Amino acid sequence: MHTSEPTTRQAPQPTPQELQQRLIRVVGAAIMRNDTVLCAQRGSGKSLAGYWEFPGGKIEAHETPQQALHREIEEELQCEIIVGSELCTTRYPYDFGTVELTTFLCHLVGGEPHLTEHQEVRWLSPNHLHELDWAPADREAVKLLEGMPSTVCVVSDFSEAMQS
Ligand SMILES: Nc1nc2c([nH]c(=O)n2[C@H]2C[C@H](O)[C@@H](COP(=O)(O)OP(=O)(O)OP(=O)(O)O)O2)c(=O)[nH]1
Repeated sequence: MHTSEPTTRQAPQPTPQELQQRLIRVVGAAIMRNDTVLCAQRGSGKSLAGYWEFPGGKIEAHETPQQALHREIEEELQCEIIVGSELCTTRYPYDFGTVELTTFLCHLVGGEPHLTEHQEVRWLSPNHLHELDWAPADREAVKLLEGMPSTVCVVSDFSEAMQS
């Protein structure tokens, strides 16, 4: 008599190329205070550990980028921000997926940043940002901030926020 073994079927694993094509939508907050920008270093155990980034995270399906940013900053840094104008949107193909990062100019309006996930935070003036090792997806935003007088960041951010 022929008996057949039960077979377990596993979903095919994505190829490295398919993985890289997966689009991950992320928002980052360039939080300004007194002509300085908040820079955050990713903690160990996370993807891109040790790189510097603008705090934020993945946009969930029901959220606007601004809502995602408010939620992420409350969760990660336990403080409140005003989200101002968009600085830029860039795409970078990491091996785990392509991150589409939209960075917004923001202001701190409530509380002090508390470290919950990050290893370290620093407030740096825009002309010192290049001294840190930024995640590749952030380098365009860093370049734009460096080329922008900090007073311009503050003014454009606030005028947008007041209109919304
Ligand atoms: N939050 C943030 N993420 C960034 C920036 N630049 C950049 O490449 N990323 C990457 C890192 C992550 O792979 C992804 C953001 O996801 P996330 O911040 O929610 O990551 P996560 O805590 O869930 O950690 P993980 O699961 O990716 O390890 O985008 C940035 O400026 N801010």
